[in-house]
Amino acid sequence: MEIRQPIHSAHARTLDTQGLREQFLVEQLFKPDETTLTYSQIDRIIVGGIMPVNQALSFAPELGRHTGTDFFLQRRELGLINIGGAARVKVDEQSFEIGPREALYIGQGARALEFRSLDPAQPAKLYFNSAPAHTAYPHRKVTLAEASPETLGSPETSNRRTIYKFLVPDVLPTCQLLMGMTQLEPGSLWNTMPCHTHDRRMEVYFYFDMNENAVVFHMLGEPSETRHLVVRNEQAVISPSWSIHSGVGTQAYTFIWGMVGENQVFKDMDHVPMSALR
Ligand SMILES: O=C(O)C(=O)C[C@H](O)C(=O)CO
Ligand SMILES: [Zn+2]
Repeated sequence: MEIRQPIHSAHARTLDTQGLREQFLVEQLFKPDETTLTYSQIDRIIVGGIMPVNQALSFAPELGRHTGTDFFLQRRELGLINIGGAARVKVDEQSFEIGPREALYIGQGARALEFRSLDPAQPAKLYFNSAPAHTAYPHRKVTLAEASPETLGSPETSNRRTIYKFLVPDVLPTCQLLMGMTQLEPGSLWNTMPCHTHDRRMEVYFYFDMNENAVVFHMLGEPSETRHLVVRNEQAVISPSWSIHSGVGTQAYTFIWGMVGENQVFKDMDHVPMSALR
């Protein structure tokens, strides 16, 4: 498991391209028949990918070394969204079939986890976020139809997109984790512009649905000190509370956002006037 320390905005301002990438970019989430994990000390979110192909995967008991617990979810909750082929996920004695673009919430205390692909020719790709949790809410699958969609933006401003909110209080209870997926319409390139910060929550964006030559220029930094990262397919960006998080692609793309922190109010954002951007 890779550990990332928190970063102060004054330090981030001084970084060059490589330094910014080392702090904020998670370059490889999916490896066949492996589980990847990146532990950010910002609100202690863990970001990762599970890609079972020819074998079932689970969380190794050694992970307890990093969490200081007997098993991975002893004091954590986990949300995943499947961006690959159909998966079977066993959570203790319960079993869930998670199709493409479906989500699963796994509550605190789940011990035995098993992830497998239904068809190795179309492997599942389970992108997940995990956060510290204080109580055990029920495990639950959430379909795209249940994910309270909200369409916003316009073709004129090149930001027409639909936000699917999978793990939010209107859909199900979680301790702190919020997760959803934003899909841009063909021809739209911008997400989250006008942009915002949220001093009370951190956020991670995971970009996908991109071909190998496509990139997203992801904007980060304080509104008055913006920087960018060149992000490719299936890469994630960690966004501290003080940072904007917005992107423009060379073509349409989809991304999964996950947030943890002080509250679960999706609209609790500090909106940045366009005139304040530098
Ligand atoms: O396209 C968007 O706008 C988003 O998806 C915004 C994210 O959901 C977000 O940043 C929530 O705080
Ligand atoms: Zn945000």
